[in-house]
Amino acid sequence: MSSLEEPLGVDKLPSMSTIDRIQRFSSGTCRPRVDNVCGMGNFWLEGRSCSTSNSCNDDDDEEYTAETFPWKRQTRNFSQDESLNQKASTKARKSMKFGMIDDSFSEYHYSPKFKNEGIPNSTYKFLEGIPKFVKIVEVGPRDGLQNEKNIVPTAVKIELIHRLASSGLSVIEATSFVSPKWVPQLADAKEVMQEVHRLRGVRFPVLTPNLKGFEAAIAAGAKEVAVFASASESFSKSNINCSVEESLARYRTVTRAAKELSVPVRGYISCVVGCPVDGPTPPSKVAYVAKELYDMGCFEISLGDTTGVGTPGTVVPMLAAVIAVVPIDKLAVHFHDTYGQSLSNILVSLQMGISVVDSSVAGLGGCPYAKGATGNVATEDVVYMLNGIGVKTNIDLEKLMLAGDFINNHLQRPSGSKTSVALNRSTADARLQDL
Ligand SMILES: CC(C)(COP(=O)([O-])OP(=O)([O-])OC[C@H]1O[C@@H](n2cnc3c(N)ncnc32)[C@H](O)[C@@H]1OP(=O)([O-])[O-])[C@@H](O)C(=O)NCCC(=O)NCCSC(=O)C[C@@](C)(O)CC(=O)[O-]
Repeated sequence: MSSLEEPLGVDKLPSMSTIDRIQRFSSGTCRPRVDNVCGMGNFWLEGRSCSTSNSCNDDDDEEYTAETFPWKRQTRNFSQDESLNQKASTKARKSMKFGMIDDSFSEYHYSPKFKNEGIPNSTYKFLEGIPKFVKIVEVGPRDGLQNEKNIVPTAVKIELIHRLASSGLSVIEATSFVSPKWVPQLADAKEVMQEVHRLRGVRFPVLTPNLKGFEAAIAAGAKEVAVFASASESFSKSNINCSVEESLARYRTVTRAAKELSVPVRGYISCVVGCPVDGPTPPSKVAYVAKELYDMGCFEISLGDTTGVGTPGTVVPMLAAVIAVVPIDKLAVHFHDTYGQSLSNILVSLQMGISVVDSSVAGLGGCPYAKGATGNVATEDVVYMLNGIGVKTNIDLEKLMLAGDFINNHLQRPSGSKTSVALNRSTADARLQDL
């Protein structure tokens, strides 16, 4: 078993004030109520009264009985005014269903939009630094599919991209212009790009590992590209067959060519907290590569936990090191969910000020050159969480789930999104009740 098959330990971390902040938030003394009053994962703020010392006062639970929650009352008390209550109930249930906050939630639910007078001030510190809008970069058609053994027909890829676009996603990574010998699944990059690049209102970046890939991408209609470096020497070698320095030299050629055509270039860094071969990645190495990519002209640097080994304990110091050299609004996070840590890693990233998150519909994905790495965090789960904390994404979760169902049906496998599984189940249950 390689060292990276275990999550990296907090004991290996430098001490930083940001880490102290996160540790205070996550010390574990605040447990959710056992009775999930809201029923849709929203109970964690409503049910607790946490003091600044981060201890939870169980006596305060009485303040928040089921009757305190207006949407719960509405669903039960049909005798008062049946049609009014039914309408309110439907609205609240729909909001709950998608994790969203509406007026009926405002009293007891954190939102940057509301005054939240019902919530003790101390509660704000958990969420107040979080951006009001998060841009989601959907990587399903590229990162999600690149590792699929059976070749997905080009028409299915194109249909998936159309469905994702119709859910409101504004950036969809469409494919890669890499060697078909290395990634056979994406050998149809040209055909995919030629079909989708004309869709309005959506950006379709594509991966380009060298000038050859860049030229092919532009010829196929790409208007935005991404280069992908690594913070680990071994991963660089196995993924793109060159050292980190050689890759940076290649990418300077690509960014120069892109600049001449005014084509924006995104930069990826893989293995930002650990590598299957090299072990834990020093944050200073990630910061170095990030600065190089930024200095050569990348407009955004996406920090990839390729094997999903990161926890907030390793993600925070890595981000702290990168933020010291690249402006925070130029950074994105890219988590794989191998250890189920993605949402907590995203949350701490948002708390640190990151406002761009990569994710993959239905949690598709895995890197062909990172053995054991599973899919990206599911876009549905990210949107559900962001809805729940009042962060805008402009994404319609219902349509997004339909796009996920579409590709899962094709791949003949259940969704990797917990949100999608839960909501599909609750919809099926509701249909049964209506019969
Ligand atoms: C970089 C190379 C090309 C080097 O591959 P190489 O074998 O060292 O390249 P080469 O220059 O020696 O060329 C070998 C052959 O590939 C061809 N070739 C050369 N370049 C291209 C190109 N652009 N498009 C199409 N063909 C190309 C070239 O023409 C030649 O063809 P031949 O003469 O043998 O017929 C190869 O290693 C490669 O394609 N690697 C891509 C690997 C990949 O896509 N990995 C997954 C993406 S990274 C990732 O998933 C991580 C990320 C971004 O998601 C973040 C995270 O999750 O952490």
